[in-house]
Amino acid sequence: MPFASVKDMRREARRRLPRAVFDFFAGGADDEVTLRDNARAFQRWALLPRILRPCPSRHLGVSLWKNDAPLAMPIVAAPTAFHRLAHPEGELGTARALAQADALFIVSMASTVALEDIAAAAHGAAKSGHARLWFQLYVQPDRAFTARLIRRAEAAGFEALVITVDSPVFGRRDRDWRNGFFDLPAGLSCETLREPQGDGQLGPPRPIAFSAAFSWSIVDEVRKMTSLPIVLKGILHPADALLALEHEVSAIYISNHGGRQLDGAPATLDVLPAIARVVAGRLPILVDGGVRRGTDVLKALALGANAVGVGRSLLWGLATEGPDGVARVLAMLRDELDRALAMCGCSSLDEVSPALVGPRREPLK
Ligand SMILES: Cc1cc2nc3c(=O)[nH]c(=O)nc-3n(C[C@H](O)[C@H](O)[C@H](O)COP(=O)(O)O)c2cc1C
Ligand SMILES: O=C(O)C(=O)c1ccccc1
Repeated sequence: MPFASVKDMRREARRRLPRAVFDFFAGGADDEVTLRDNARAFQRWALLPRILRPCPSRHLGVSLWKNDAPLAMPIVAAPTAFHRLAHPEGELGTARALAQADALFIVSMASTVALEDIAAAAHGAAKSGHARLWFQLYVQPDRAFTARLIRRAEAAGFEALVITVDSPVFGRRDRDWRNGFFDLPAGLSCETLREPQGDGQLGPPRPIAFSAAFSWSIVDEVRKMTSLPIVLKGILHPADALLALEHEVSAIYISNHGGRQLDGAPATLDVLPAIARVVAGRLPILVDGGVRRGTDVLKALALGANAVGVGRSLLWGLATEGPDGVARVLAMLRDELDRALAMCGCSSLDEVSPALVGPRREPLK
């Protein structure tokens, strides 16, 4: 069956995956209002194309930081846990597909393959021999453990740390409760969280602790542990974007965790304009949540994002066709973005501005 869109891939993933696994990937917190709102928010904006502007080829590259090698496209893999639930190759398959497309992979701390093995697969698959990798971290109350994880990520060639700050407690997902899905099945584990013991053998994975005791001081603490750029993931309030600036992070990552944490939190696209206004170009802005089409990416860029994260859409590709499916979803989104740029008369992302979007009126019923 040919796949025309991410929606088609999702349908196929649903058919293939065990119910509890599909629900774990697809689901959100509580009533899933935020989950649905993320995707719907894109439909409340219209694209306002400009005509007769020559753009025979479109350049999708984007530079987040001065002196940093540009990303090949503004579409990046948001960190998601447990890829081996989707496909036996797990994060190794994801890493290869993303590296071949020269796309950034933000690797979740809750990966089912160890970060060193993911990095080796990614660097091996990258045409340049150097894949683009960031490491997502839940800061752990055990700071020595946190520091060891950061050391390992640095040693493996990860280029930034993404600290997820929207999870002082873990969200409650009704689907997982109904399905009794609270942990990985036997045979799978969070491989990055295993450490060598006295006998040199790897110990069991350490459980991830979520802490509601953290304050902004964890950002300063982590900065003392590493010279890697720090990205704060899970910002929704403009006041927090300003605090992030004060704490000298390197980028702001707007996210409501794909609607999996606080149900009732706003759609990320809806908070993007206000955050872009206060940040005023001083920091790059990433945003994720509900991206299913290249036109969604274009709308987010027009409203002030520098890059857009994609979580579930890539998981549907992985579940359906393994690494080829990840490559397929990425190519779909990239082609859709390219086509939308052409139809809007933009030859590069520099030409994308708020003038390209306006509110869409709902049809009269
Ligand atoms: C199955 C799943 C697992 C996730 N695991 C993590 C994680 O380990 N760390 C993290 O910061 N965010 C995690 N997220 C949130 C994503 O990074 C991202 O914010 C969200 O998926 C974006 O929404 P989208 O799926 O609609 O693209 C997870 C999301 C999903 C769907
Ligand atoms: O499910 C999630 O959203 C998530 O962030 C997570 C984190 C750690 C382990 C499993 C899932």
